[in-house]
Amino acid sequence: MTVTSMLDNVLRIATRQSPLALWQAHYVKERLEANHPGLTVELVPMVTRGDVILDTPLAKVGGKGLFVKELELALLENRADIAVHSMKDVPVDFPEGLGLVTICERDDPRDAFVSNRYNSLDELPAGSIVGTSSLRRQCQLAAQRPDLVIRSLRGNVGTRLSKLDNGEYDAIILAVAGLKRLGLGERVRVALSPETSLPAVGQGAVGIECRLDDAHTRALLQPLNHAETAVRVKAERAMNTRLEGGCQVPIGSYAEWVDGEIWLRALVGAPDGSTMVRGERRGNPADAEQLGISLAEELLNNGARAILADVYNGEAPE
Ligand SMILES: NCc1[nH]cc(CCC(=O)O)c1CC(=O)O
Repeated sequence: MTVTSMLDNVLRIATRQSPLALWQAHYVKERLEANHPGLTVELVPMVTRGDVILDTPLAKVGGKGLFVKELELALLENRADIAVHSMKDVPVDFPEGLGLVTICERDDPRDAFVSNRYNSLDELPAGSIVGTSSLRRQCQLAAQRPDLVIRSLRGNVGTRLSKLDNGEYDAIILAVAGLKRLGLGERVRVALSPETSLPAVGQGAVGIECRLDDAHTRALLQPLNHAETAVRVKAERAMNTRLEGGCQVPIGSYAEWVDGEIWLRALVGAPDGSTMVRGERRGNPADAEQLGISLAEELLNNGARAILADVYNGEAPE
């Protein structure tokens, strides 16, 4: 076998080293190897800036793509062929030459209520301490339960659970999908409905990024793409992109596929839950992107522009 043909049979995945990132990379590796007998998939573990700055609330750290930049550099420098991401963490823009080419079938998109003492949000007594560092979760919680005390909670899923178990919080909110992937599904006391906690853009879906001119890799990835998930996430991301929403703003954007239609719901709120704008659209899946854009424009006109202006100090989108 020549060197070239050997290299053709190896595909390298750039991945973060958190247990969740490694699970997702292994999942993609297994699916690729199952679809392509003879292909060997290797993991290329790396550290991102987001992994280093773990005690600052994410919204304060700023900078989009904290968890993906180093992975993208590895793709551009041909040290890896693909990067596997939680779609929730993937920024709107890609570096020249890279793109998201595959979105795998979505797992449970909901947020999870996790507690050792209480079975639901409703059971939490006034003054209970709830941990989350997501402004989206904070905003929705505070709007429904202004009597709760919401405290920042960072770190990977295991760290967050141990802070709950230490008694630092009465309850915490995490993604159901992350817990399930780590074999911790039994920690979910209740999965919160989209009415209670509208999920984040792309939550529960795994996406794959690669060099756009790498036709060989793109062909290998093709069978992993899940068309329905891809359309749902496209609508959610179009909404978010039109809002120019970074992680400093509480934004929820969630699309379902109902009776052959896309049903997209979205919200923009103030971090303290004092104001919230909601909207929804139903339409043809072929128009997913347009649905997202027009819903974003409706939200902007209904008060989201003012909320965003507050957060960004006047630099809100038109
Ligand atoms: N922000 C971290 C992150 N990115 C993706 C997931 C969960 C898995 C997913 O949504 O695909 C999590 C953990 C969490 O929010 O609890």
